Amino acid sequence: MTEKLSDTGRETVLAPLLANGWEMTEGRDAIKKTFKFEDFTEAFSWMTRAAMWAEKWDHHPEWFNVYNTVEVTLSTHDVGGLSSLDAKLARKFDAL
Ligand SMILES: C[C@H](O)[C@H](O)[C@H]1CNC2=NC(N)=NC(=O)C2=N1
Repeated sequence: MTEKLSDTGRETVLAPLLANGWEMTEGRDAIKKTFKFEDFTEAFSWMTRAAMWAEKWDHHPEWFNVYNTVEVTLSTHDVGGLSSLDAKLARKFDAL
């Protein structure tokens, strides 16, 4: 069962992500990051790989793409805020 991240969970799990370009979203319990690529093909290829992981883990990003830029927001809709699944997906997105 997915749960909202606790205060200690936030410190341990979110800190490395916040040090790696992720930011807290204003007015909402979510994290966001803008990924930049060489061109649209690179951006969309990354999105395709990211989508496969999202589907595999049944945890999906909110994202917006224009040309070589992908703005990603992660939050767990089922719990109305951040859970460990968001951190897991964020780490995967950074690694892809
Ligand atoms: C029914 C299905 O498992 C749920 O709706 C999943 C799908 N993907 C999801 N993605 C995200 N980001 N949050 C969720 O709560 C969520 N729930």
